[in-house]
Amino acid sequence: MVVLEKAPAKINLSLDVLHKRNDGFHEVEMVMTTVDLADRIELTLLDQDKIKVVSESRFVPNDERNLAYRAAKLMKEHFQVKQGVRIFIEKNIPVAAGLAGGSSDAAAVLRGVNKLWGLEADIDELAELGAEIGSDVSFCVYGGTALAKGRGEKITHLPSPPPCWVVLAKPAIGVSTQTVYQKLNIKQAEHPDTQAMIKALEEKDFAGICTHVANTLEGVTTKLHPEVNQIKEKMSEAGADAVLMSGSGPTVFALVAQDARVHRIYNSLKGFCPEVHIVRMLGNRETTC
Ligand SMILES: C[C@@](CO)(OP(=O)(O)O)[C@H](O)COP(=O)(O)OP(=O)(O)OC[C@H]1O[C@@H](n2ccc(N)nc2=O)[C@H](O)[C@@H]1O
Ligand SMILES: Nc1ncnc2c1ncn2[C@@H]1O[C@H](COP(=O)(O)OP(=O)(O)O)[C@@H](O)[C@H]1O
Repeated sequence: MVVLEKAPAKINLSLDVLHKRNDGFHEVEMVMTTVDLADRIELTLLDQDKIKVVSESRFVPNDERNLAYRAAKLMKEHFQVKQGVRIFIEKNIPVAAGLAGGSSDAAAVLRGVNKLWGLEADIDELAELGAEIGSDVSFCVYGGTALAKGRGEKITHLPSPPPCWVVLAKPAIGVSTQTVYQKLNIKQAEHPDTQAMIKALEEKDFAGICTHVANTLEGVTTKLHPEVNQIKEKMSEAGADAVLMSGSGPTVFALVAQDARVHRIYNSLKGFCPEVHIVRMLGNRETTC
């Protein structure tokens, strides 16, 4: 038996960091949405009691360090499953990019082995389990558009943004999420108006969404990697309606309403940036799972 799952990337339309907690994590408020750049996960039933990860990407580990492996192991232990699984990952999402590629792979494995092993856990239970793997996994289990609170695992679903183009550009650098959080000075950083972003989504107000994109972590990463600001400037000059770094970076996204401008933005970055993608917002949960 084979189960196929799509694992889409996310972007953070807004990301606020409220305070550092006693457990070392930070309390956040993030408005997140999925885009149609996705890894493809193929799960094959194994009779032997083992988990095997296969990927042609040289950027992801193929052992227990892989978040997809950890998702299968968690499900196996939680539901005392005796069968195994072969996990093939077709990696299309840039790695360590602020796009939650690893978290989305893990979420796809949670959904997929639930079907493969006939476990019948509901989606909320999968999202709760996902939080044990990483802060972004619960959101990725659902996909769509949501407000994520706590350390990222408390999910409230939101209306999808109006359809638009998203240009993603990742410079040739990797960013450690842990380092970015460690270097953050919460008092001095920029803080988004999360409620205004939610209102703009509820009113399907594209201009309002563009006005309120903001990311508290952006200043930390741009200080470490000035390329991020250069990409933002290029996107703005080429006519983007809004530009922001996603998550802890270094990927920058542009929101663009007009078809004619999308290729202008793409062309302004191609050659400057090794990875540039033109994608659409997915927005709705039904289209991601
Ligand atoms: C910044 C965000 C925004 O969506 O995404 P990415 O840039 O990674 O995509 C997330 O908060 C990242 O989520 P995720 O990548 O799952 O983080 P985790 O593995 O749980 O944590 C990695 C490290 O980041 C720090 N961390 C993470 C989440 C949080 N709320 N507070 C933190 O301080 C901790 O130091 C932790 O050890
Ligand atoms: N399936 C996976 N896909 C991508 N990265 C993975 C995966 N499993 C583990 N990792 C590790 O997780 C780290 C973060 O990867 P990723 O989820 O792509 O980035 P981000 O957290 O910035 O969105 C990388 O250093 C990578 O080695």
